Amino acid sequence: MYYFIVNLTSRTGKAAKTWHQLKLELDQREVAYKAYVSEYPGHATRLAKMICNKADKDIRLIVVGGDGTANEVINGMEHFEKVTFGYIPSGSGNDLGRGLGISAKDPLEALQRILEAEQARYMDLGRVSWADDRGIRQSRLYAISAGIGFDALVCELALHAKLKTFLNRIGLGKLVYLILTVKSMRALQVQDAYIEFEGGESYELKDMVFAAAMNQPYEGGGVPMAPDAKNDDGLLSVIFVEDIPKKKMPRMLLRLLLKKHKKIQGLRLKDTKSVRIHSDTPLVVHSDGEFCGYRTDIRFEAEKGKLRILC
Ligand SMILES: Nc1ncnc2c1ncn2[C@@H]1O[C@H](COP(=O)(O)OP(=O)(O)OP(=O)(O)O)[C@@H](O)[C@H]1O
Repeated sequence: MYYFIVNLTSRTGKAAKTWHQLKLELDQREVAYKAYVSEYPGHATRLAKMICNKADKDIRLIVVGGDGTANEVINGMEHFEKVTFGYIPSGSGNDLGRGLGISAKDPLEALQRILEAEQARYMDLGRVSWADDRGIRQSRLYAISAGIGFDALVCELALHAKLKTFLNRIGLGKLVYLILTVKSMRALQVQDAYIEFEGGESYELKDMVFAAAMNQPYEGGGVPMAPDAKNDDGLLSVIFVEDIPKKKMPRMLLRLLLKKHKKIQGLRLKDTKSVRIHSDTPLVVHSDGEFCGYRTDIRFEAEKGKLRILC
């Protein structure tokens, strides 16, 4: 049975039109399915949990929404061995679709690929974890990326930005992250930090701008942060940037966009199974663009082949 979790508010409500198209196609093909609509932030997590706990032995859980909705669903999933995940991108940034090679422009094609897939493949997920105020370990899974510092700050701003509504209306929603990045550069706060990779390799970072542990090449609406990242190698591609004067930030962004990472002084990329980051003052953390609070100590790790996916 196919179970759909739909966020009609994604891409400032444009996902409603996408879902209407998909429903017509599902009915025309006489596909047996049930659909659940996310009614508030966090609801998709509860829906996913409820669906995964059904007695059904072959659950096909399909998300119609943006990266944030996919993240909510993945974090509600249980019994991963009997659930196969599918994704129809209809959000603003669509970095998960980009990483999986699924175009947001043609939801019917994405649906066809899901319905006609001969077999599922296994995709890695990342996990970001931290200790809460009571010292209890908390974590969130992610499909695309998680990060600390400047990239997380931009995600936090995007969650509440009126600009996103406007850009989505004119079909340019993915630019919201880029525009907010440029707008926030002047207010950039850097922080000394310590980063330690599995195996013991470590660096003292002076004025860290951000660090992100990528499971897919793109975040922020198509910025190729880790162009060589693979989502099935059991590794995260960690990008970390330190000691860049504010006036050189626009050039850094341009070089990132052009995939000229080696020309950015202060940028390093390293593949790893896990990495730990410490900063003396709390910095904002995100998981697939969703806010995870302000933290001083976080850990990112790859969970190899955790998600069975149709695409
Ligand atoms: N019924 C709802 N009303 C308002 N917000 C909702 C509802 N259901 C889910 N949400 C929230 O909507 C947020 C954004 O959704 P989503 O990620 O699907 O779209 P997007 O922001 O347009 O795309 P992207 O994340 O790719 O930039 C999620 O953080 C989720 O918590």
